[in-house]
Formats: sequence, C-alpha cells, structure tokens
Amino acid sequence: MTGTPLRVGTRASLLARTQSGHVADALAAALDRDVVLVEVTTAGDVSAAPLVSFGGVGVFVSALRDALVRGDVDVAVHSLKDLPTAEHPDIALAAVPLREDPRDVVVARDGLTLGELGPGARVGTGSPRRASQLHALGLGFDVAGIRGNVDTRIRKVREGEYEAVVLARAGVARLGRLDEVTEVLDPLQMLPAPGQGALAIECLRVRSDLVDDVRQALEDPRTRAAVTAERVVLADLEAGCSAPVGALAEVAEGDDGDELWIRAVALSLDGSLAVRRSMTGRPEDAAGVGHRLAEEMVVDGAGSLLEERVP
Ligand SMILES: NCc1[nH]cc(CCC(=O)O)c1CC(=O)O
Repeated sequence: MTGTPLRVGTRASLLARTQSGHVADALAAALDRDVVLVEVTTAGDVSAAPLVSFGGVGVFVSALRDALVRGDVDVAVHSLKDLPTAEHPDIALAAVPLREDPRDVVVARDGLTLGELGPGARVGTGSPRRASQLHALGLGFDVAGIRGNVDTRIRKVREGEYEAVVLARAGVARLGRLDEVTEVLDPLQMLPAPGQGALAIECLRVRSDLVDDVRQALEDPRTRAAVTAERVVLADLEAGCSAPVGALAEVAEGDDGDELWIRAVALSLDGSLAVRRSMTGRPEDAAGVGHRLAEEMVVDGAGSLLEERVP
C-alpha cells in the first residue's frame, strides 16, 4: 500500500467507531490503500438533552459533514437513519453497504417480552416512532423518554429504572450485546425507522473518482433500493405531516427479477390512530414506489394524524 492514507471520519461513540472500523477495513482491502479513522465529536454526543430539543435528526450528522466539507476527512460514515432526508448540495451518498437486520429489539428485565410485561410497565425510548407504536399495542405501557448510548440504556434496565427499552437490533449487534436481547420485534408491531440498520458512506461530490471507488468497494444495490424507498416515504410524509413514521422495504428475487416490497406506518403520538400501507414495485423504481406509497398514506389521512391529536 502506498500514498497518503484515506481518512475515514466517524463519530466517537463505541457504536460509531465499531461500524466505521468495519467500513475502514473493507475500504482498505478493496482499494489497497492505507485507511485511518478520524474521530469527530458531534452535538448529539455531547448533549444529554432530548434529541428533539436541539434540532432533531441532523445532530449526529452535521459535524461529520462539516469535517468533509473542510477537507479534514475524505469519507464519512453515518448510521443512515440519522441522515436528514434532504440531499446535501456538496456531498454524495457514495455507498450504502449491505444492511444489518433492520428490526427493533427489546431488552427487558428477567428475560421478558413486551407481551409479558404488565400494564403500566415503564418502557424507555426517546423515539416518537417507537413510543407511538408501543402505545398502539394497547398494553398500557408507561412509555418514558430515555437518552444515552446503547450501553447506558441497557444498564438502566439492569438497575431497575426501566422495565424494558427498545433499541435497534443493528446497534446492539454491532456492539456484540445481542445476548441482552429478550425479544426481536416483528415489524407487524414495530416498523423500524427508515434506513435503520444501514450505513451511509458519504464523500464530497467533486471527488468523483473517490465516490466511484467507494461505491465499487461497498455498495449493496438491494439495500440502496430498499432505503431509497423508505426515505422517500419519510420525506414525502415530512412535507405534510410531522407524525412518527416507520418504514421497511425488502428486495427479494421474484419470478420476474428482483421485486421491492415496502410497508409503512404513520401514527398519532398516542398511538390511537395509525395509517398502514404496503406496496410492491421494481427496485429500479424505488423512489417512485416510495412516492406512490406516501401519496396513498396521505389520502388515507396520514397528514392529519398529529393536528387532530395534539396531546
Ligand atoms: N437513534 C440513534 C441510533 N442511530 C443508529 C442506531 C443504531 C444502528 C442503526 O439503526 O443503524 C441508533 C441507536 C438505536 O436506535 O437504538
């Protein structure tokens, strides 16, 4: 290996460093180059305030993007679900690697499942999407906000502060903590966040050779199609609706080539109202499928879920 090392920017958390480390190894092998990880601290890592209080989804992402734009790093690795749906003018989503299992999981006391927890059980999540779907189960959970990394959240169950927490399986898996999981949630009951379990590898658009190399090295076209459809649904619903949204698309071989299947839900915060829809289409038309699905959901009332039910 020769030349200057490729600088891969990562958040400093253990989860981020673990997933970025895998990306760095894969890039080093595919490009036959030295690769170094560069840690970038983000507002989301520093503040313990609820995420919604300081600008929502973009907080984990902007510091890494700033480092790309400044030229401090060549490549940035994010959890794709943390990316804002709007494209950045100067930054390309160079690659979407094969995603992990996108489902949510439960870590509950005494090995319990959600169905085995009693009414009034205190279940921790900081995500409106998870909170509303927990309420929608109708089990009377006391859904309470929680912050902190995966480790902290699991510890809060151990220490009795919460009877259960809901987490992304992908994050728990990347940290090697799957033995703590007491239930893997069926997407029928808990649709994951759009892009959950997938990584986003970004580079500056002007560095088109690097964009090509990174795509060649890491891209999984089926994951790209799936997350494209999911994120289009989110973007379209965000335009006319601030309700929590879950979406999960899968691409599988059909009789006539690959087929994309997507399910999505938008809910009122208290979970009492939900619009659920699914659709199939071709992976090449992933964005089109997402647009049509969102349109059907709006016709079904997704846009007015929150306005009518402000608590
Ligand atoms: N919200 C923060 C966040 N961003 C990505 C993951 C997990 C990994 C992933 O979904 O790719 C998590 C933790 C969680 O939701 O449990």
